Amino acid sequence: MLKIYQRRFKRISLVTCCNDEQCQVGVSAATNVYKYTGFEESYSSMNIKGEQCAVDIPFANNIYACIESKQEGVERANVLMNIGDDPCEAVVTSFDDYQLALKDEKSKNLVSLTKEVSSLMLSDEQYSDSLFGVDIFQAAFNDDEDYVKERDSQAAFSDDVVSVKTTLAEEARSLMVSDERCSDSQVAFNDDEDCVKEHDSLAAFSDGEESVKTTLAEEKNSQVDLSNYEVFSNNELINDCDKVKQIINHFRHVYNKLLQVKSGKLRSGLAVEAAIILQNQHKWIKRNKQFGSISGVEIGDYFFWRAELNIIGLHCRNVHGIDFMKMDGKNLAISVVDSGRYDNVFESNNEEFPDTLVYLGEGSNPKVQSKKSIEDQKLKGGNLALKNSVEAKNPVRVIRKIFFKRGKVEKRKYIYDGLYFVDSYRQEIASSGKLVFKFLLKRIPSQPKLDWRKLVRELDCMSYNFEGKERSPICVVNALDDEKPLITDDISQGKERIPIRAINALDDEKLPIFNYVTSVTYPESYCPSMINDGCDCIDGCSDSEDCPCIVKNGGSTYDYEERLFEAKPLIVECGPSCKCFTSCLNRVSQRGIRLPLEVFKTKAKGWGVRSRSFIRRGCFICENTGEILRDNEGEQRIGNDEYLFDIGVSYGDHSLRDANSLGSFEGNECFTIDAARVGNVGRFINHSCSPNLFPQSLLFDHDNKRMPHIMLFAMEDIPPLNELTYDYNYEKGGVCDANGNIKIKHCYCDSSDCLGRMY
Ligand SMILES: C[S@@+](CC[C@H](N)C(=O)[O-])C[C@H]1O[C@@H](n2cnc3c(N)ncnc32)[C@H](O)[C@@H]1O
Repeated sequence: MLKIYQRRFKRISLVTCCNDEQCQVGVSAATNVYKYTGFEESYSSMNIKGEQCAVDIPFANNIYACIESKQEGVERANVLMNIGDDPCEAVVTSFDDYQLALKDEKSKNLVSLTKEVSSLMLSDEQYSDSLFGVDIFQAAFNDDEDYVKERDSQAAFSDDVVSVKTTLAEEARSLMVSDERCSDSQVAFNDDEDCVKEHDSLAAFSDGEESVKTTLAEEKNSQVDLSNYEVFSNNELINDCDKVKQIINHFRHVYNKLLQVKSGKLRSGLAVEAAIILQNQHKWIKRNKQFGSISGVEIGDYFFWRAELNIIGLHCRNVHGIDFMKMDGKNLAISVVDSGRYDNVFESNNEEFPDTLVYLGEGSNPKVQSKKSIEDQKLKGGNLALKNSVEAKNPVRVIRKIFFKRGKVEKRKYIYDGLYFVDSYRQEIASSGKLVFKFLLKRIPSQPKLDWRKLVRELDCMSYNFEGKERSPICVVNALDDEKPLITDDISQGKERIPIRAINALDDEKLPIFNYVTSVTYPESYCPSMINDGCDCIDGCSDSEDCPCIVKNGGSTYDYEERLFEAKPLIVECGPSCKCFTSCLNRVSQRGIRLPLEVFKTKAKGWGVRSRSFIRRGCFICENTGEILRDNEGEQRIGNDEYLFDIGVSYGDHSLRDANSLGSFEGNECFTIDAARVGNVGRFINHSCSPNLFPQSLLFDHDNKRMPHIMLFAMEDIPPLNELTYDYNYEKGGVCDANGNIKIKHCYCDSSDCLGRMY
């Protein structure tokens, strides 16, 4: 396997002390590398050819390494290290190749080194780890008979399935190499028992949202047999970022399905149920508890549910705010969730970049409803782990939950804030009169800064409704990328609620000139008549039996996250003549664009569109605006037909013509939208034979079915920066030029289903 992954090449070097000499060492000679993390200096001890050596690596943040001998004479090394700010990963099979890889500083696009090098993955975007995890994991798993016995007995394992049960794999990742595997597991088991007892009172939990069901999930989790776990070991390395996104997509898909069938149930309960389903499908990311950042998760990434943190191994405890693991006989904190349930305080000299967190210990929280009387917090469990981390100075992941309101509904997100270390702790008497622990966590410098102000600003500006009150759940992944060659920061020039920027990283071409409009324009001669009757609802049109508009659709069209349940031949939204508020759930598409869309130059298709945030299946993207033309007028625009959209053509598997009971057919003409002269961001959305959007015909202000609004919705979950496309649905051989000759247009959508022709 000769694949070499590289995002941005950075110099890596492993400087060690061998026989008192400072030298560069090929780690292929080592059989074990134990990790010790410091902030300015890291000391690793490794066995080199059977001898225990101290390795002194100044300025390294983290060194993870594990070596396994495959066969005599051939050594194999897997190294993950952070030297300075550069997280690197390498898997090599010989010292020479390793050296070669390290020296190849000039290479900007490594493809392969030698046949012996299985892979080198270097990334400062932390897109690494899959190969690292897999190779070592498998080897460790197979190697250790004790572990298999322990696993069979099941008795020893009761913590989160991806943590204690994978103790051995943890070792393999060199986060912990210990002969105390069994006792570690046992300790975790005991801890969890405590948790279950405490759970009843809820007092012990720093984040009790998923409460009882969560405990059930934990219990179920503990019964999952690790041997069935999916191993991502194909040669086509999926980078960890994609792996995380895939799993989260899958989780949300399952969650949405549950939401559809169990609408009365608490949504947090559904999230836990979805997580259990994924677990039973062995879809959780096979990840061990570990210190430091989690590959595939970047600072600023956000999650909707606590269960999502568990699934990807960012924070492995479902309820507790403090997660920890054993290291050299002591539990050390590995991640904390600031859930807003405790009086945690983020402080900073610079409010834009909070860099300290005063985190309250767990237990006895008067803010959480408790049947138990409030007691002094105890120095055990997570509290003890945080205290131990003061000395160890190990990195602790911090995940912050932010709250915002949408209408009357409080929404929340978990945002990964990066690595902190625990600086100190103190005990204080809280307002309850009881002793609490306060831990001071400081953000490790040199990490990308999370611009909270910008984040909140973006949240705000994207989430106002027409009245400036309502907010919607939206958040930008990796919001901080100011280096892109910006053409304009808002192609709509303020006409959309959220700016739509345009970038061109390929050449000097500027955007074509057109008149930006947020709604379709009708020529006076055939302007459709407005609807003059509507619903009288005052409850947000959520009751599908009472709202005549919802009844027309055969039931609710959107879920409470404002996502379309499914495509329909025609959807009727509440409109200007309805008495409901503009925030009503049946007006989603009229609220305009709320995703941070970006027009960008593609390699072969001219301009295209993508989103900087994750898009969930069923989300509204934008309307396809432009001039409404009669079909024959559209035909006369041959030669300038790049932006024509024929209304009423069957796009995807639903046809407007099926929507017999809705709206009226005024006249017998067909219409086309032409976005050449006037249009919106939708005019830049390209065709694909495997699209991720679909056009939905929709009425709200008039009821002429011949010219419904064409609204684009997400067909699937779409990761940030993936191009947005829909199927133009051209008939091959069905497009002619002015002389009646069949025109052929090549398709460059690159999908495996592509026939090579758009028409
Ligand atoms: C509605 S425009 C889309 C935006 C366009 N790319 C631009 O630069 O303005 C449609 C035109 O984009 C190009 N296009 C869209 N999808 C394409 C594809 N899959 N392959 C090749 N060209 C495509 C074709 O020139 C098509 O006529």
